[in-house]
Amino acid sequence: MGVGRRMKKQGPPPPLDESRISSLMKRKAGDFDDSARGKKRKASGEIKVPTPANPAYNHTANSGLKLATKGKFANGFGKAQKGQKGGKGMRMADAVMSGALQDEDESSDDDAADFLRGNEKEISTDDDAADLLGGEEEKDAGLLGGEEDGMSEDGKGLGDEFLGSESSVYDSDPQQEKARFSEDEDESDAEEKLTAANIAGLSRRLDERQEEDAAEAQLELEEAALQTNLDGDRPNVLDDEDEDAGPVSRLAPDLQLLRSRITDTVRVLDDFSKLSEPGRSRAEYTAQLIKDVCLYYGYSSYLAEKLFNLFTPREAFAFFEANESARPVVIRTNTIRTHRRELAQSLINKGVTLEPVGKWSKVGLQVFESQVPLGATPEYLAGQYIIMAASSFLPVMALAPQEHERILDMTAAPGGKTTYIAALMKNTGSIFANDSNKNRTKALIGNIHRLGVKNTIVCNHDAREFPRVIGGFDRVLLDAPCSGTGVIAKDPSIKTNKTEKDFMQLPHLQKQLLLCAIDSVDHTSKTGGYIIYSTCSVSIEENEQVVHYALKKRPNVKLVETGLTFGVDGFVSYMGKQFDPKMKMTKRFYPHAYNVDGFFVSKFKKTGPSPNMSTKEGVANGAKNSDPLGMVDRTPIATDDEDEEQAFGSFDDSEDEKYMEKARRNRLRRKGINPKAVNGKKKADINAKSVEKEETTNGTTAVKHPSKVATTGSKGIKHSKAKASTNASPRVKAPTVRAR
Ligand SMILES: C[S@@+](CC[C@H](N)C(=O)[O-])C[C@H]1O[C@@H](n2cnc3c(N)ncnc32)[C@H](O)[C@@H]1O
Repeated sequence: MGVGRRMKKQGPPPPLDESRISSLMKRKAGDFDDSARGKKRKASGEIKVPTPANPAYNHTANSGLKLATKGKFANGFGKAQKGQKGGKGMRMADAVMSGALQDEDESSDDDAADFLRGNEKEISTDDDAADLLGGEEEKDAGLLGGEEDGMSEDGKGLGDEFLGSESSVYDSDPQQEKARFSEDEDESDAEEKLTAANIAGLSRRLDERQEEDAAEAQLELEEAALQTNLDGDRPNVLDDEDEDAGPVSRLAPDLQLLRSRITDTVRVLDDFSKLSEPGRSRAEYTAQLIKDVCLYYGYSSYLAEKLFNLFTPREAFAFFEANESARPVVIRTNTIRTHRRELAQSLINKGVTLEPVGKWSKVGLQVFESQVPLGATPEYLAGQYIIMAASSFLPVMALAPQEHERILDMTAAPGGKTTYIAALMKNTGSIFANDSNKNRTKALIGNIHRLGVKNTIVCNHDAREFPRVIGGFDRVLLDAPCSGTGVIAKDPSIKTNKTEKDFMQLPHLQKQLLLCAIDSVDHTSKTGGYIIYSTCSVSIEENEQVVHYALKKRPNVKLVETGLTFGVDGFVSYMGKQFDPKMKMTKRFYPHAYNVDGFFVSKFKKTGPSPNMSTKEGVANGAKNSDPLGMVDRTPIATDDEDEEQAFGSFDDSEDEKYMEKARRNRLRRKGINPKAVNGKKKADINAKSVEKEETTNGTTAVKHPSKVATTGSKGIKHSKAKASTNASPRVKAPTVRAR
């Protein structure tokens, strides 16, 4: 691809281009396990019937349906409309086989052929995508860890399955395809030779068949119109109360009907006064729609409703749809090792089709097609790039690290963002890359080495121990553990496994982490004083509500512009709850809007010192570092507005304490420590500390415990783990102090 083409594509931030990647990546979420079977199905002509118990198969049906709504082939029977063959009997298996031949026979540019080709591509995508991304071993070693953002709170990598499956299961031998298609053909037709004697008879037969096909197509169109209410009447989408009818009442839901009811309900909600049935409320339609969404896409009703409430019905539908297809494959050029132009050129030489992701990034390349696995090229092994979701660039771009600064990446593994920060700092200054999951720090270390990062120290603490571990940073990135509702396309299990409890526990952890992030920043930093809080979730509880909480608890920070050139503004109000008016400076990214993973990015500037650490260790490591002049922090700390929090209904301090305590006990058990013994010790410590406290006014006490993990960067720096970590509550208690 020439430069000219690349220049043309650049402009205002467009959504990442999926059109050319469809043959590689476009496939239904939930098909992961089914990908190889998809290929086998193709080979054998077998077709799986969708059942509610097996939603994976539903997606195959969805594919056809999705195309159907695009206009040309209502209900997926386009070929019949074209009067060629098929009719209602035209099924996926036929489509696949026919599609295979059409691919071979480039001469046809007929719409039906496009449709069929499209279907075949959808079926083949997983394998292709796996090929594109590379081998299993590296996946295990975490070397493909650029897919970091599908990281949910339990430390489970969401990117793993995205990075490949049994890529060699299907050999798409075109000869076989042709042979198989021949079996499908009418043999008598194929064998009968055209002669002067039989030409009239053959031509008559052909005419008759065309008439039959046309009649069949007409019938189908009529049926389709009935099903989709295309005539513009008020759609009858609500179940009659006493009637056990509708797509959902059957054992196996009729996906086609279900989908048309979803689109109809969206249409009604869009223009309620005109299209709703008399006497029916908006709430009834909404309830019906959410019910249908759960059934069709496989969400729990809890999550479907939560996500639905973020958008207008039409946008919600687009969001749910976008979650059914994978985002484009993107790589980030590692500018420590190479330049984007050089990297692009060498990959193009290896048969990779790529383009810059857009004007908004100078280092991203979107990969459309590749003859080689991207996780195993010499360029990859030489650390010239990392496979990384486009949205993962954004928090780092907002952080805007400067050369020679001191930066903390609080939750860093597997290191897509850490290594990007290092590249932007040109390997100068220092980065503390922390993660509480020791296993994941191995992938982090792997990436750091592969990408030639030399300014980073890896540590393994619960990030809530900062700034007691060390503080005084110019900038802090908190890419928080989250529910992953922005990356459902990567991990469809999120549709059902996130519960109300998650949306209470996670925000609690995120709030604690954010306060620690703020307290770890040096507000007097000449170049920085910034904190980035980001998640790959779209829920309000994990984003605006966390930011709102931090603003209340730390009046010494304010929201500032992220500097990102696109994204939707954060919510300033939501369901009656008012947030800080500056919340619009935070940015939301949606799969349906930009074809990137769902993401949230906010940026704070620290304007004054954080509260004094109440522990001796805190003073020694945190307050001392963040306040080089040794000043005692006098920032007034707001108290919890219980009522306000309750009104929003998701943060109950006392209830959270229970979970916190349980988590603390589990953490200790995992470390092989008996929580009861620690509790006993804790009591003794508290007594000892109260004596100590009276003795110590200016904490200079040395830290007693050695670091748990201290992988050194170029400078071989070792850091200590504060004793307080196991003994004290991880929560940074913020005492109310008065302004000076
Ligand atoms: C979204 S992922 C981070 C991805 C990473 N920033 C990247 O770009 O590669 C969240 C990470 O937080 C870590 N984590 C979860 N709870 C933590 C805690 N209390 N302290 C430190 N790290 C934590 C998880 O192990 C996980 O690696």
